[in-house]
Amino acid sequence: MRLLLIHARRFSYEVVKPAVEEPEPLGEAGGSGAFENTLVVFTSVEKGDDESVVPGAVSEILSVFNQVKASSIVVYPYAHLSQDLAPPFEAVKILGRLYAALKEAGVEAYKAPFGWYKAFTLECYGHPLSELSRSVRRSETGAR
Ligand SMILES: Nc1ncnc2c1ncn2[C@@H]1O[C@H](CO)[C@@H](NC(=O)[C@@H](N)CO)[C@H]1O
Repeated sequence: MRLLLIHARRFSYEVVKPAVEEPEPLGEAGGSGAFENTLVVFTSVEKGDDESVVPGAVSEILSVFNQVKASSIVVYPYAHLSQDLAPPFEAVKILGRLYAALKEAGVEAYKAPFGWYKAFTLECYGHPLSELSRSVRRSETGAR
């Protein structure tokens, strides 16, 4: 799993059109979102990733979230951080688990809809910790 973490003064997105056969239903967010002082986590799920990547990803994300003192997290499905992507049916499951685990950790978390081309506006704070990337590997034992 590849993560690009951007601490944003402002971040907003809006769906444009479906990018896969069965894009995630838009739900109550209605295909758009706008956030301030948020940690945007652009996330690519890679081939071979399983749910055992989730605890490591949560730990990395919360560490940055607490250091930059963001007020929320946006999990943003993003198919552009790896040449070795997991297929959509696997990726959407793991992204859902990541989002659920962040909410279970008690932080204000949101998720952009999976499987859509989206327009977004991003205003990065530009401080030393405002642009970070992480790579998380599944655990060999598959332990959660
Ligand atoms: N392995 C994967 N990891 C993360 N996201 C993935 C994925 N496979 C498919 N997606 C989702 O489907 C859209 C088209 O690839 C993706 N859309 C995007 O990446 C938009 N930023 C537009 O490019 C994404 O929502």
